[in-house]
Amino acid sequence: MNIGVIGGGSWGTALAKLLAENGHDVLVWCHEKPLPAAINEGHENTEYLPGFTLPDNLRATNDIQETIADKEMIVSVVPSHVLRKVISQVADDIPPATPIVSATKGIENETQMLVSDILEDVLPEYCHPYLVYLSGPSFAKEVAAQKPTAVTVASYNHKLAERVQRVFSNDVFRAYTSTDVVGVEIGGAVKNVIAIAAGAVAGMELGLNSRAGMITRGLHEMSRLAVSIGANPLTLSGLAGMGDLVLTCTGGLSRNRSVGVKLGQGHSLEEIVGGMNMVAEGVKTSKSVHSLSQKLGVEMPICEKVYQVLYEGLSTEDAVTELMSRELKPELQGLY
Ligand SMILES: NC(=O)C1=CN([C@@H]2O[C@H](COP(=O)(O)OP(=O)(O)OC[C@H]3O[C@@H](n4cnc5c(N)ncnc54)[C@H](OP(=O)(O)O)[C@@H]3O)[C@@H](O)[C@H]2O)C=CC1
Ligand SMILES: O=C(CO)COP(=O)(O)O
Repeated sequence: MNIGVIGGGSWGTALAKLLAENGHDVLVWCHEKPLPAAINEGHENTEYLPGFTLPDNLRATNDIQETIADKEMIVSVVPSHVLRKVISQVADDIPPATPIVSATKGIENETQMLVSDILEDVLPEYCHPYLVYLSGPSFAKEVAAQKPTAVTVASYNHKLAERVQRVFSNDVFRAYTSTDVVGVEIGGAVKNVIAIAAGAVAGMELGLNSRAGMITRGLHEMSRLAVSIGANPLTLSGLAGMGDLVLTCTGGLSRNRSVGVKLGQGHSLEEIVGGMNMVAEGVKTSKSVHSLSQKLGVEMPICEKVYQVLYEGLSTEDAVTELMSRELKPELQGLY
C-alpha cells in the first residue's frame, strides 16, 4: 500500500518505520523542522527518534498535501492540541473511502472533545465510517527497536478495524480490534494525567505501595469517566486502559511520568516543560479532564489534584495529604 503519515514526531516515525518494515511505501509529513533531509538522505529522524535506521521505503516531506495525495491509508499522529488545525488543512482533499488511522492521545482543552469528536467535526461526513483509533502500551522507542508490543485498534466499523489490524501487525507488533472507540480514547488520554501523579509520587520517594494505589485508583477514575460517556468498563481493563496506564506510570521512557517526577522533586511546570522538545499530553489533558469531570459530575480526585498542582499552585505534599484524608468509602463506589 501507499500510506501517508501525518506527524513526524517520535510516534509517527516509529509507526511509519513499522509500516515500511511491513512492506508498505510510506511518506511522513514533518511540520517545520528540516527533518525530511535527515530522513531521506540520512535515514534517521535525528530530532525525535535518533539512533534508528529508517528503511528506504520510508520517505519524508514538509508538504502535507503530498502526504495525502494518492494514498490508500492515512495515519494521523500529531499532538492533540494541533490536531484540529493540522487536519483542517487536508480535510476536504482526503478521497472518499480512505482509511484514516489516528494514534493521537488527548482531549481538546477548549471543547473537551475526544480525538474522535475532533476528527468527525473537521472531516467531511463521508470520511466518518473510515476512522480507526490505535492506542495501547507502546513507547515509540521500543516499537522502533522491534520489542514485542500489543495495541488496540478501535473503530465503529469492525471490518475496517480488522483491515487495519492486518496492515499494522507483524511478528513483534500485535493489534487487537475493538468497537469501543470512547473507552479506548478515554484510556489513552486519562492515563497520561494519572502518570503525572504516579511520577510525582516517585519524585517524592513515597514508595511502591503509593504507586500501586495510584495506578489502581487511577484506573477507577478512568473507568468512571469512560462509563459515564457510554464506554464498556472492561475496555478500561484492556490494553488501551490498564495496559497503557501501567506502562506510563512505571516506565522510565514516559514523558508524562517524567513531568510528574520533576514536579515531585520540587521543579516548576514552566521549568519542566521549557526543557522538553517532546509533548507530554497529560499536562494539557489534565485541564480538559478537570472541565469534563465537572461538567459530567464525575468524581476524579487524582486528576483533580494533578490539575491543581499544575495550574493552581497546590504543592505535591498538600495534594497527597488531601487525597489521603478524603472521606472513607467503599472501593467500587461510583463505578457500577
Ligand atoms: N511517543 C510515544 O511513545 C507515543 C506517543 N503517542 C501519542 O502520539 C501523539 C504524537 O506524539 P509524538 O509523536 O510522541 O510527538 P513528539 O513529542 O515526539 O513530537 C512532537 C511533534 O509535534 C509536532 N508539532 C509541534 N507543534 C506543531 C504544530 N503547531 N503543528 C504541527 N505539528 C507540530 C512536532 O513537529 P516540529 O518539531 O516540526 O514542530 C513533532 O513532530 C501524541 O498524542 C502522543 O501522546 C502515542 C503512543 C506512543
Ligand atoms: O503513550 C505512550 C505509551 O503508550 C507514551 O507515553 P508518554 O507520552 O508519557 O511518553
